[in-house]
Amino acid sequence: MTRRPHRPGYEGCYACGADAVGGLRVRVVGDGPDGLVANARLGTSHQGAPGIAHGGIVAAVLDEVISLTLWRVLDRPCVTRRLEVDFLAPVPIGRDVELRAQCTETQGRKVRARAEALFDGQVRARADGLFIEVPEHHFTHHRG
Ligand SMILES: CC(C)(COP(=O)(O)OP(=O)(O)OC[C@H]1O[C@@H](n2cnc3c(N)ncnc32)[C@H](O)[C@@H]1OP(=O)(O)O)[C@@H](O)C(=O)NCCC(=O)NCCSC(=O)Cc1ccccc1
Repeated sequence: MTRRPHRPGYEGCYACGADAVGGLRVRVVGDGPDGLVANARLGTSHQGAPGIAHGGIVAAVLDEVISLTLWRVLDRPCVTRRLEVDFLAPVPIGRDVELRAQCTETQGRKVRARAEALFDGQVRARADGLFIEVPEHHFTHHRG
């Protein structure tokens, strides 16, 4: 079967792929009618300060769990156009961080979604995203 490029399964993906050196290894652990639950365990190469994940990395895991959710809920190829992140408290490295995402609205090609990163039951960061549906060739015509 031909792999559809917007779907999870690209092992080179920095956020979810098994082959990405130093990657974030976001993995889905549960799903519901309109969202997903995932985990990530960040490491020393993801720090911004001792023991604390860099904010850009936190944004990346939130972006990824939304992307995985849109695949699961909509099965439409969508990419991130805008991502707004609130960093509420530090996200530690070396421990599992829980990620939750939901698709909140679809309007034509525009899809809105939100995600949270939780540790010790506390929301440490949250994101609101605008994603845009694209044709499948979006994922193939930029190959170097
Ligand atoms: C394709 C597109 C996203 C959109 O371009 P076009 O097709 O030319 O579309 P256009 O610019 O016309 O906008 C469409 C509609 O949206 C509206 N609107 C726009 N902005 C705003 C706003 N701020 N606020 C509100 N609305 C806004 C705009 O008015 C329009 O509305 P209308 O329809 O008139 O009512 C292009 O900008 C692009 O390629 N960006 C790079 C994407 C990229 O690389 N992302 C990162 C990698 S992906 C990733 O990491 C996750 C992932 C991983 C693995 C697998 C999958 C996912």
